[in-house]
Amino acid sequence: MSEQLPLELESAAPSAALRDAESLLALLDAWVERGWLRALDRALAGFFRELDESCPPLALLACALASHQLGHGHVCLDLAATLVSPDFALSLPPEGEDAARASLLPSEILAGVVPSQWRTALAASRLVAVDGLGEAAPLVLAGERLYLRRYWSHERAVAAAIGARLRDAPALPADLAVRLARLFPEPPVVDGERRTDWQKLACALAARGSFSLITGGPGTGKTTTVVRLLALLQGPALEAGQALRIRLAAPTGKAAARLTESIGAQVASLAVDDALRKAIPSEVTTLHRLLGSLPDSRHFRHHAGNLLPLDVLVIDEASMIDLEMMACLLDALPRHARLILLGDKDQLASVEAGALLGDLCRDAEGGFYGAETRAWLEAVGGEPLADPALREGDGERRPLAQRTVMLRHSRRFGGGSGIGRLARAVNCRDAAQARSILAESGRDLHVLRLRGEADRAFERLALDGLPARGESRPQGYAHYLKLLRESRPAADCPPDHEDWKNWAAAVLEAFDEFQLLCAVRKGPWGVEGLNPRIAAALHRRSLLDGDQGWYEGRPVLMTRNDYSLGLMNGDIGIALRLPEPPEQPGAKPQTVLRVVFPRNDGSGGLRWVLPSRLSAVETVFAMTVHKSQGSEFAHTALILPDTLNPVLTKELIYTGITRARHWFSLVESRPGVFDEAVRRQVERRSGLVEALEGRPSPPAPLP
Ligand SMILES: Nc1ncnc2c1ncn2[C@@H]1O[C@H](COP(=O)(O)OP(=O)(O)OP(=O)(O)O)[C@@H](O)[C@H]1O
Repeated sequence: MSEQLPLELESAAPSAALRDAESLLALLDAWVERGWLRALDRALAGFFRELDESCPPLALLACALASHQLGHGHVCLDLAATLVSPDFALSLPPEGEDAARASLLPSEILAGVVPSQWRTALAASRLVAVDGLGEAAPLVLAGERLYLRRYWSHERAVAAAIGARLRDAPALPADLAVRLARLFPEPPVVDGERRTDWQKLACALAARGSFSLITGGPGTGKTTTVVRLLALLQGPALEAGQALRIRLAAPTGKAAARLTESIGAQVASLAVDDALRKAIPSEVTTLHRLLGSLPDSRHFRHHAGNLLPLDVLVIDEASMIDLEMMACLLDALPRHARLILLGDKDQLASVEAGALLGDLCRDAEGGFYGAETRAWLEAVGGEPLADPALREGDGERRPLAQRTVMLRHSRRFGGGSGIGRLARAVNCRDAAQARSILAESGRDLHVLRLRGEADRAFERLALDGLPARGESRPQGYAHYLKLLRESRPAADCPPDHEDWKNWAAAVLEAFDEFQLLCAVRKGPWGVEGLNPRIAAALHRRSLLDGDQGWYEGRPVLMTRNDYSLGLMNGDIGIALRLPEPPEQPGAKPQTVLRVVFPRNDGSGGLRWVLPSRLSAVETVFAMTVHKSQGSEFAHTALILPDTLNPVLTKELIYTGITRARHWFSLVESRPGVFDEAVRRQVERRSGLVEALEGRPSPPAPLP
């Protein structure tokens, strides 16, 4: 990697901050003060200095940066990638700060440092285990990746558990091809052309092993596939009198609720006999509930010593699973159980460290099936694999690819859908194509270019949505607030009357008609600036009684799990004024503000919570794209900031666009930011695939 750095940099004098440990710690203090590093990252370097007084400054810096990277979702610090482009790799300066005016940038501090020098400095400290040797060392250097030991151990454990499952070959029914043909009677036809039935092949591959991956964009039929897969697995088990214990899970409550609904509908319409239909569950739980969260602990009730009682586990929205959660899950999974991960590999990864699905699906696009896999798929599928996207693979070298299927045809966003075409162009980083699709501004796309911060067109979009298109209308926030007022039950309606529940459920449903998504938190175009702005605009329009503190109609997002209230991080509730039973008979009825949340357990029920009991909530007129994962809204507006910053990547834009069910609006505060963001790709650094398949990670991404 040192060849990539210009020679004059290699011989440059080291930055003054790297001269000794004191100077380095002073630099870290300065970074903490500016909000560039967390106090935790600095404290770790200070602690390591105490443990090893001779620890070289470059090693202390690496330690603080490895911790900093965890906060940005990377399980390790990749030395080589960091040296190629330090500020981009470390996402510094953070959003909202102008890089041009910043000083003491990582690129300045690390100028002249080469990977071999950094590795040597790390290897010189007894706090670093090189390639895992040295059990007690708190840091592990594996090739050019530096880990805090816990994350290295998680990565190893996940690779070992998946690796073992990839070698499994469970018994298959002799008539597998017939059963598959029964479940998939019609081959897909797109634009009059017959296509490979990837849903059928996904079922076949998933049945063939005890670990499988099914990836695909929105509406490509993942849920449909999994329901038929469960029928394929459960059918022979029932016939043998040994029904499988099947569990379905998703990372968030909202995703679990959405899936419970769509799986329920799919199971109901499945063309199988009643006994089999009844043996396929449709309730989707959250991963935390499945594993049994323990309050105030990162541990779970289920683990290697208390395994999950199940035979098949399906996890949807798997792009949101982080490394630690996956390690816990695999630890608690009985060895015989099948694990099927479903999700969209192109979406943003979890906020926590690790990008499991993206890492594991690295080969999904090209297929890379070995000759044996291909021949088997053709035999059970009953037709040759003719998809031009497929590339030749070697089953021995790419075992993961032999268990991965990518669903390629979106039934929701067909060829004519602007949202679908825009999402595909963004996914390919084709900014020019994306721009021309937006310019066509079809029925489902809209672009709003703002003229400065005060442009009222923004409020009009956020409050009123867009003019009606055909029979329906892309709404804004005025819609749910009008419904709140207009369909409120009469004041004398008894507090325990069903009408209150129905009204609250309708308000929650109407709120889902529109969501404003932001790329960033800070600044005028981030959630922190836009939430008060929208609340004030709604207040001015008399749609809200207030815009400070708690007021009726305030939508809030849970920012932490609260097990005592049964609410999970990401749940959305709305404050409503409700009647209270009078304290004494005949007394005047009182009203009280309560926050109503959907139960998110598939029951359609509601939870009512007093605002005073909610300690970790924020207003959610504007929501970050990260938080929106697993949710969909009829009309979604994505607003981009006026300066480029490290979070603006094609993954973020793609995730924002694909939250829209029917209409997508792009709000641009400055031209060009969208196009630049589409060209940039985030790649999380990890050694998972290398640990699994002995293949090196792809080259470091360039900004
Ligand atoms: N093989 C099929 N034949 C007919 N219709 C199908 C088939 N597969 C999927 N569909 C329909 O296409 C739509 C999208 O399918 P599905 O919900 O399974 O996709 P998904 O990938 O799970 O979507 P999401 O992105 O919302 O999770 C549904 O209306 C479903 O009924």
